[in-house]
Amino acid sequence: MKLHGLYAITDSQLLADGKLLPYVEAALKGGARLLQYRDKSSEDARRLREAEALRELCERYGAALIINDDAELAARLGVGLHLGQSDGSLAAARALLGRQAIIGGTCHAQLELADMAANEGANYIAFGRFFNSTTKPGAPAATLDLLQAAHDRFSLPIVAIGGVTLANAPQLIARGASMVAVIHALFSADSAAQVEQRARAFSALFADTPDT
Ligand SMILES: Cc1ncc(COP(=O)(O)OP(=O)(O)O)c(N)n1
Ligand SMILES: Cc1nc(C(=O)O)sc1CCOP(=O)(O)O
Ligand SMILES: [Mg+2]
Repeated sequence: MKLHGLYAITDSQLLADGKLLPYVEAALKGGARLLQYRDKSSEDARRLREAEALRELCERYGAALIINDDAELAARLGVGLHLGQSDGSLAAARALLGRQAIIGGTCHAQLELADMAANEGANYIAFGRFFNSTTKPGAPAATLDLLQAAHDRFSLPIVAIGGVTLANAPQLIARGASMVAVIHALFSADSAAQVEQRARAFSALFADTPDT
């Protein structure tokens, strides 16, 4: 799987009231290549049920499911994992999930964290936040120059996250982002049809960019 294009991330508030599956399906129809299940609750039974349903949707659309934070859930489902700096060892997650699993790591605005993630076997490195984020306003800020420096230094795919919109994503792609990870600008929509339209527009931004 090429790590290139739109990376959709779920949000428990925006996708409440029965929106999780229809809105995610719309994002996948619109071309999202990775889907991260990000649910910070400790309702394990619901999390398992939802993650299983998302895995089925991702399989249907040829996308990959990534679980946020929870290596055990990723292992149970046989899917990918995203780990932040306080979420446990990436190397241990690699040992648990195996060579085929897609594992990504948060690197904030620090190339040194990306060095470590790369050494521990990450498949992608994520930097952010690049713009004001409604979802996570307190995340440390990253700059476009940092993104360019990461692109010059690493051959791993780079994910840009934080306040990404259709208007600002082109700057990130021009500076080397292989994927843009989006919550609010994708899922804060009035309908599934609007999500699909937004996802198509994000995906189209990658149409003429190299997918290596
Ligand atoms: C693609 C991507 N990049 C960064 C993050 C942030 O991870 P983390 O710092 O662990 O914060 P939480 O998402 O767990 O609140 C991410 N989830 N996905
Ligand atoms: C989950 C997350 N992590 C970030 C980081 O910078 O590490 S920013 C962020 C939220 C992304 O949501 P939105 O697209 O709504 O800004
Ligand atoms: Mg985390």
